[in-house]
Amino acid sequence: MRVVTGGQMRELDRTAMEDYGIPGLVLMENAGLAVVRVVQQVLGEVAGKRVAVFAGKGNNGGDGLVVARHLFNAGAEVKVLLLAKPEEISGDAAVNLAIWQKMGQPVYPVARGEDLSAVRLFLVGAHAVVDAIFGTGFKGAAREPAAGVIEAINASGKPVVAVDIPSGVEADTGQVHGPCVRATHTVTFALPKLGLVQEPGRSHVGELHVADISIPSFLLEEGTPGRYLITEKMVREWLPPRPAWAHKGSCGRVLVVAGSRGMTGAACLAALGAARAGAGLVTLAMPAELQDVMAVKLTEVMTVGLPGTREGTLARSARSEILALLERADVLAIGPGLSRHLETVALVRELLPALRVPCVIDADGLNALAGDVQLLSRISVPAVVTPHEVEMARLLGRPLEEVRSRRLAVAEEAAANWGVVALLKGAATLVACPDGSTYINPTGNPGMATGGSGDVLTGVIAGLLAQGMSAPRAAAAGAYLHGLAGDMAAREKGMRGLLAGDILELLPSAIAQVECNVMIA
Ligand SMILES: NC(=O)C1=CN([C@@H]2O[C@H](COP(=O)(O)OP(=O)(O)OC[C@H]3O[C@@H](n4cnc5c(N)ncnc54)[C@H](O)[C@@H]3O)[C@@H](O)[C@H]2O)[C@@H](O)CC1
Ligand SMILES: [K+]
Repeated sequence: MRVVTGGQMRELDRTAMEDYGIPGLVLMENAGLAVVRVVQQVLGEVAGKRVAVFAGKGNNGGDGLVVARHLFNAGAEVKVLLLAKPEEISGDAAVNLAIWQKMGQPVYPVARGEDLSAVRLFLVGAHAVVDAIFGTGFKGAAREPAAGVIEAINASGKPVVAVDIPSGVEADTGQVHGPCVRATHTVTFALPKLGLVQEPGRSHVGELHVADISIPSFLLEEGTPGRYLITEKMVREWLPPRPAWAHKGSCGRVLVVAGSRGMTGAACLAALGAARAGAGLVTLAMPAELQDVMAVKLTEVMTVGLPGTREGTLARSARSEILALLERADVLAIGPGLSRHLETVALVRELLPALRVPCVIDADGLNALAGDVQLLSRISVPAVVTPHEVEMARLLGRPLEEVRSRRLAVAEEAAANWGVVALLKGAATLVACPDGSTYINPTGNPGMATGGSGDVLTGVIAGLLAQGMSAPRAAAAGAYLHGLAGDMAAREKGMRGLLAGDILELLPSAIAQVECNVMIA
């Protein structure tokens, strides 16, 4: 599903109105009605229920006045609290304010510096709150009186249905610079806004509903390459069918180059991630001294010992053997647990430009490139890099804070500059592609912030690549399935004690859920 900025949404609204003649009031009416449906879901029968509608001075407030009217007509007891003087309201919002007033209904203006005890009293008696204070026109931090009102709404503990976007979230970035409504439900119009699917905005959204407001559907699909929220349906369509005649050789062969003394687990998890994602054959290549241990740990994965350093890491001289092994592989996954040994760094740097199969580069594979990241643009095959924020900052030689606060821009620049798929891990993992498309992952939970979780992801992406998926789709589907498996694991075991091995265990169930268990083409 496409995700847009506030500016792109305004442009879509404008096109619907000017080029297709759909009146703004119709869009606003549809928006309000969509919110009413969710309020009805929350409250059940609305007749006799008390609803507090907080309306700002822009069109978001106009939507709120539509909501108020329909809830009133359905028998609810509605209080409209206006965070502006009535004469400040203009355009379609003013039309809806006038209708409300002609219906004999009062508005309660809330002015700056006003004692908010009356507002708190309304909230105590309310069954639900509608937040129509700010929408896509909001920037920065909420000023008074909105700031105090937002805090009062959050303190009320009542169900809050946010109109378009929780007030206080910036639509384009998801940044929250001051008080911000914590909604239980958000009804966004036509398409999700970027701020709703990125942190910290995402944590304020509650259950997200995307509502049709009668903008012509084909306008919503345009604009490729664009930004997309990864959905289960997308992943289902992307996963290659497994025909009845499939055999292990036809399902893709992955070579995982990983591990060093003391870091055998990372290598195992990556190899098993590839196997669990459905690769037909997985081979793990590591320093020879580790092979016996690995062979005991791994049953379904083949192991190969390579020349090692005295410190138990891969030696530079392993290059030719790895290239020979790659003659019989469809994909390379490199990096987990390799260490930052200088010889191993040299091996990675010399290997990458020689690759002839698609690759996934993670962890120490990426650390090896710090200081020489342009090496990535010399890779002539499709490549996926999977840094977390610290690794991304190291690769770019930029402050971590910058990566954190500009995740989307950083990932998109990296993909464009390096010509690889840049998957930036973290809450709402981003998959930025060299063609300018970006996929945003909705699955996953904080329990997955545990050692080895990223190694599993590397393996999953490699496993999907090996089955013939393109690099962008393998990375996006990999992030989605990995997160879904993590969500399933968290449901079983809770978040705190979740281990990477639990994600591995639930990957088959996650894939089966997405495929609706339809495995045979
Ligand atoms: N035709 C359209 O454009 C449609 C717009 N719709 C609604 O309209 C909304 C966008 O409307 P607007 O562009 O009027 O914007 P908003 O309704 O988001 O209002 C922004 C108002 O808040 C003020 N503001 C911005 N930052 C502030 C801050 N930090 N502190 C205090 N005040 C601040 C602005 O000066 C402006 O008056 C959408 O989110 C959606 O809810 C829908 O009705 C559908 C149709
Ligand atoms: K809002």
